[in-house]
Amino acid sequence: MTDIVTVEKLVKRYKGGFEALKGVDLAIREGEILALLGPNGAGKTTLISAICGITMPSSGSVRVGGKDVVKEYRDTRSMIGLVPQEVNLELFETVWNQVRFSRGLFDKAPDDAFLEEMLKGLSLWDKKDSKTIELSGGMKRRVLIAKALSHNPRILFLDEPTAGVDVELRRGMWETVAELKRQGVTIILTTHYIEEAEAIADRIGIISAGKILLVEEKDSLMARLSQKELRIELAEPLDRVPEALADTGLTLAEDGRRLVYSYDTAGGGGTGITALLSRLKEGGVRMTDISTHQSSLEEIFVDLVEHDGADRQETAQ
Ligand SMILES: Nc1ncnc2c1ncn2[C@@H]1O[C@H](COP(=O)(O)OP(=O)(O)OP(=O)(O)O)[C@@H](O)[C@H]1O
Repeated sequence: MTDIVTVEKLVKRYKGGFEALKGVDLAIREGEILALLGPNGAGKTTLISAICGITMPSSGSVRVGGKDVVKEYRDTRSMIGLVPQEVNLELFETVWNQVRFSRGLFDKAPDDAFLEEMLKGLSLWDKKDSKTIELSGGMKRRVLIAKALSHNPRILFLDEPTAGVDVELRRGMWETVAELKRQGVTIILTTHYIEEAEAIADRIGIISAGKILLVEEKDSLMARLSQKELRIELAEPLDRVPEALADTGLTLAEDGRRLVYSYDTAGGGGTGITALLSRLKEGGVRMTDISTHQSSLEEIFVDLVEHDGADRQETAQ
């Protein structure tokens, strides 16, 4: 798969010296849906703005479709559609006029047949003569997408597409995004909702304090999440895992009061729990409680962001 966007060593320092991006490297693959997850102030909007050529990088480079976003701004910008967070529509203008006008902003010749197809794809065709003010919230969001797609870009950025939107509308939005992907559009979305990234992304990127902490295939991230732990609380503490149980992969917690057994829930095979419990009984290991634990994407996220924060504090000292 070819990369459609390449970000290298990107640094963005705002006036006053604040570094919002601290040397970001990122390759976005043509045709994928990439979800960028990150806490408030992580640098998501700054990164998107730099790729769209709205924010000047302090150093580093960004290439879109092989072209430089600073030197070849007009070419790169016309390959990109940007859906902002806020609904910034002309309330008394019709849907049709708005998308036609947006296309004109990119110096593209009028193409009503293309716009008709695009509006049909977004289920907005029957609303083309309605004024924005007459539309529902979900329709308004789709008009924002229609405006961003009016010049037929290859890449679409969606900044928090479902912030403050109800569950039904959110699902509708996910279907729209999936349909755009089928049409070959590369999609990058920022989100605070981990379940949104889980639902629609091919890859998930995590950004915190101006750094990309991870970019990984969603499926492999999810496979990591199918790992579960069985935690066995012991009646009497142990110094080490008993010799007879060494082959089980059990580990002993630091205080010696808990044995931990990791197993995989994916694939439908046995977990080995029943056999393990009878061997513990045979080995005379007495337990007071057992529980299971599964890490979530949320935990991985919090863990990564917190570790990064701790590392930063250490370096600052
Ligand atoms: N024009 C600016 N001047 C100075 N600092 C800025 C400017 N724009 C953003 N910042 C700072 O850069 C950091 C990153 O901001 P950015 O908007 O990129 O974060 P974000 O990840 O999009 O956050 P959110 O999820 O809240 O939208 C923040 O600390 C912000 O205060």
